[in-house]
Amino acid sequence: MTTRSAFVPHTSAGQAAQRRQQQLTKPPGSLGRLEDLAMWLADRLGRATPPRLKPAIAVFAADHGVALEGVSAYPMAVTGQMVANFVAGGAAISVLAAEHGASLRVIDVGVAYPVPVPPGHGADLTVRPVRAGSRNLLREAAMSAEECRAAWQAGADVARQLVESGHTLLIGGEMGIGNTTPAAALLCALTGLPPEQAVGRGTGIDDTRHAHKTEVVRQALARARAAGAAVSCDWLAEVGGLEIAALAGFYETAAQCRVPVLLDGFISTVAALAAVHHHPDTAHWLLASHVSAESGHRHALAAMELAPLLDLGMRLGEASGAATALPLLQAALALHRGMATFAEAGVADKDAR
Ligand SMILES: O=C(O)c1ccc[n+]([C@@H]2O[C@H](COP(=O)([O-])O)[C@@H](O)[C@H]2O)c1
Ligand SMILES: Cc1cc2nc[nH]c2cc1C
Repeated sequence: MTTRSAFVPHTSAGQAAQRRQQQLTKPPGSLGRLEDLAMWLADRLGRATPPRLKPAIAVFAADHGVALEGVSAYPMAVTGQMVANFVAGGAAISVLAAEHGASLRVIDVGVAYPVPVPPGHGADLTVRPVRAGSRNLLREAAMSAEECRAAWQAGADVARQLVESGHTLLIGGEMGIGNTTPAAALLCALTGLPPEQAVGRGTGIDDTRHAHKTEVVRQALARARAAGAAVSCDWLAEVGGLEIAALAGFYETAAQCRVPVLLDGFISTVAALAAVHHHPDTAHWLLASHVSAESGHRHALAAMELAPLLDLGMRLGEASGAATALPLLQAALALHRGMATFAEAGVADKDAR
């Protein structure tokens, strides 16, 4: 099967990158999506042959009142415990960030049971809680409009700081027991998808819990609709979560700073969809790393016409899918930068006689 390029240049750097790809010593299209990736990155970075990416990962953590409805396989206390694990270096994202040369920052925007972290540990922890977990979205708005704005701003500030410190690719991740429930509800609200298609198994719930979770999402949507939710920001406050709002602000600001973003899994992608609803140009800066095993993820990606690079059955979150795909981006750029052209290598091009 041949891979047809879907790349459309928006800048002169993108056009130059497209010309260079045609001159490299390979049959056109033979590096498949790696070619499109290199051209896309060159276009967004404004450089015909961009240098190695300087990636930053920011993982936003918060708890969810709705976790008390029995929608997750794990207790709420795990959110704070995992934040400590991120910082101590023992989590999947700690390992992947170190392995692939990405900086790692963890931001507590609303962990209900924080675990003290001894100073001098690995990853950088910022404690900026808006409140100790969102409210139970089944019964009331998860956040007030003011709390939602504060969480959004926390994410926006982190993105700006990471851009100002010279990072050229931003990756957002999340940690929050119960957060596939608000993500599913928000996806339904923003796309009209029925709850049965948006609700998945999260951390690994059984059939009974899955049916209950679907009903929780259905009732939460009805409650928020009756409360007058209309535009995307209303829905985010009604059925979203603190780390989801922070991620939306993070993505919107990355785009405003003209820095590309590599998306992670289901919850992160729904947060990106909220950012796109708020500011449609954000979509122009997003790349999809993988499609998660969480069933709603492919619908969230489709809503933004994003095609994932990987399909590995991952469903961990915490930016792990994006960190796994990161070497593909570095490989695409290394090939684009380092390969010889037909003229340089003295190799006969197609149709040369
Ligand atoms: O990224 C994903 O696609 C993904 C899919 C399922 C679960 N998760 C992670 O698992 C937690 C949410 O799952 P749950 O069952 O507690 O709603 C949260 O910490 C997420 O990072 C993440
Ligand atoms: C252990 C654990 C690690 C996680 N990382 C992201 N979400 C998670 C959920 C659980 C339960």
